[in-house]
Amino acid sequence: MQTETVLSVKDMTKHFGPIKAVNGVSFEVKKGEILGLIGPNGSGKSTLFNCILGQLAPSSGTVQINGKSVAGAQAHDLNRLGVGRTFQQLSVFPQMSVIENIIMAGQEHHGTMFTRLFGKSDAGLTGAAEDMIEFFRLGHLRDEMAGSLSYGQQKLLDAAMAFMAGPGLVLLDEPAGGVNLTMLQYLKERLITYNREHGTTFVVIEHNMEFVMSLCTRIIVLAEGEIIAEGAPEDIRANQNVIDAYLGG
Ligand SMILES: Nc1ncnc2c1ncn2[C@@H]1O[C@H](COP(=O)(O)OP(=O)(O)OP(=O)(O)O)[C@@H](O)[C@H]1O
Repeated sequence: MQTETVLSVKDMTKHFGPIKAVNGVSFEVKKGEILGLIGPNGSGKSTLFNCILGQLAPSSGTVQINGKSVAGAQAHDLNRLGVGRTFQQLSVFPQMSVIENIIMAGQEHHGTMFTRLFGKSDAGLTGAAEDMIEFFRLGHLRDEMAGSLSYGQQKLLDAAMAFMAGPGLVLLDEPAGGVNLTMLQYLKERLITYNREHGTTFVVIEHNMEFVMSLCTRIIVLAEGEIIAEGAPEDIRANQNVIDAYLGG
């Protein structure tokens, strides 16, 4: 039986004037994979993410999610298709409690004008939010203001919020950035558990090599907007092109 393709990117190109930020990138991600997207600074990772997620219009190329073209789709359209994302910069609301942040994220994903006007004020999401809090073991912080949490705890909250879409696909932009070692282990363990329990597909941009190598099932390496290597973490570690790209970067 063939494994379903969740994300398919074909010939993606994004030029900023003379800068070829992404230059003819094609790849597929199968259901349940944890794909790492790595590369030196300025290699095009964020630009590629933003083209996939409809935050930047590509110069050319196509993106399909679950076999459907998402050309011209905006972030909220992708949410409705079950695509979640986290940002390099945290996107929690500091003046709202942990549970309120998670409910709010769920409303963004599931809410319609009708349910917002006439449905329950929590859109029936409190139960799911409690489950998500439990999963990320944030229960003791449930009613704390998000702004009072440690940076690592806010990163966990950010992930919990992205998962409220019940997404089939989550794009994580530097989830390990600025997170201490203990919290990092914990975050990785939770992501792997979520992946195994729900079959969720992840695409992860990450600079922390240890984290990405132990989290991902496959890695794609970008340099100067092009894919220079693709394979299992142990092969990527030993790949001379990759070593050269990092040393030269
Ligand atoms: N809005 C923009 N206008 C002009 N050039 C841009 C723009 N965004 C990105 N670039 C350029 O495109 C190239 C790729 O940048 P991008 O941010 O995608 O790389 P990255 O791999 O995500 O880098 P980092 O790891 O530092 O986040 C760089 O040369 C960058 O300067």
